[in-house]
Amino acid sequence: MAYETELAIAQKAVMAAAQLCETVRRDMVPEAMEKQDKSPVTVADYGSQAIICKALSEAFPGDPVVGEEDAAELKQPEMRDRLQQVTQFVKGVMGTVTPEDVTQWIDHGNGTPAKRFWTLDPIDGTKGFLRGDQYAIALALIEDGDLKVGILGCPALDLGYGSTGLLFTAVRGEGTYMQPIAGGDAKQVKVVQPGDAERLRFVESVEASHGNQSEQEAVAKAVGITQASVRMDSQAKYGAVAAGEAALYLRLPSPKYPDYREKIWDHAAGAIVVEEAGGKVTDMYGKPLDFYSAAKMNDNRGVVVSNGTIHAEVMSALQAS
Ligand SMILES: Nc1ncnc2c1ncn2[C@@H]1O[C@H](COP(=O)(O)OS(=O)(=O)O)[C@@H](OP(=O)(O)O)[C@H]1O
Ligand SMILES: [Mg+2]
Ligand SMILES: [Mg+2]
Ligand SMILES: [Mg+2]
Repeated sequence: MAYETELAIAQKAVMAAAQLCETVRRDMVPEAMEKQDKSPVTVADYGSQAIICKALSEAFPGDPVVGEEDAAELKQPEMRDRLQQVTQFVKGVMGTVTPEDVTQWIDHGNGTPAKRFWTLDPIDGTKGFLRGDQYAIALALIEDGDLKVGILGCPALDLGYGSTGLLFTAVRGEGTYMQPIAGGDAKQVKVVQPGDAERLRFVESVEASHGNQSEQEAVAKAVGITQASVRMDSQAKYGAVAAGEAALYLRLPSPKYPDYREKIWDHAAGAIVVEEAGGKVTDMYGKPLDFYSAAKMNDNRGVVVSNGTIHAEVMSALQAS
């Protein structure tokens, strides 16, 4: 098996981060702090990034990590109490740590793309996390311009498998596996097979401003999907497609933010999880997503994730609209 060590270390780190996130949701009503771009961040986003970056920096000191968060704001004197809070939660999972350790680990995620690097979203779907809905912890390894390993932890996802909290893992060429996030047997998953009318569903974001819901509905209809969309926060949507619970995930550019560019950490782990389950991931023009040039996918617009068999049809519907 390829990337055995990478997968083992990354999976353990994501599981530990998931434990921290669920502890935060259980022990307090997480408050949103506002970042400079006005988007929310919580103590759990910071704690999750600290735990995962620590593990990666120790196991693979030469690998940069391109993470969503950095500790600049947390290091401000007026944020002392917040930093103390983050440190307490990290301690709860890992034992003795100092606030300086925590900010240093978080800032390990300030790397830039290289020949080999990781990309991390410590909490994807922070708004979902705050609402008590879906969120994901998303980590992927990119090497020589391609996704090689993806770990997608979805602590609140169920999909009717009997245990809440699912972990998806994928290694290039070796399939996608799903297991309870608390630990347990992994089983291989596959995307929706042609003819499975019941699972011919589509998923999209909860936040209307992260996509174009009316256009997404029109495209889904055009390819024969008659059921209403299932709205779900975070890359848990990729998990739903990989596990064959939905055939399509549409994320078309929001008319409100025409200049928005998708970030690699919002899609990398999900993309390899879906591809290795037999699905296809491109932008709205059918171009492969560029996970290796920069943190922002400057040359891609929108994201289309499918079971593969309906992808060409979706592209035609998009062209026509
Ligand atoms: N305008 C716009 N268009 C597209 N995407 C955007 C936009 N603004 C923000 N974001 C990113 O959306 C990430 C969350 O996406 P979701 O699919 O989980 O959305 S939702 O939570 O269901 O609403 C969210 O990731 P997190 O910050 O990790 O939560 C953002 O990176
Ligand atoms: Mg965010
Ligand atoms: Mg995100
Ligand atoms: Mg995030």
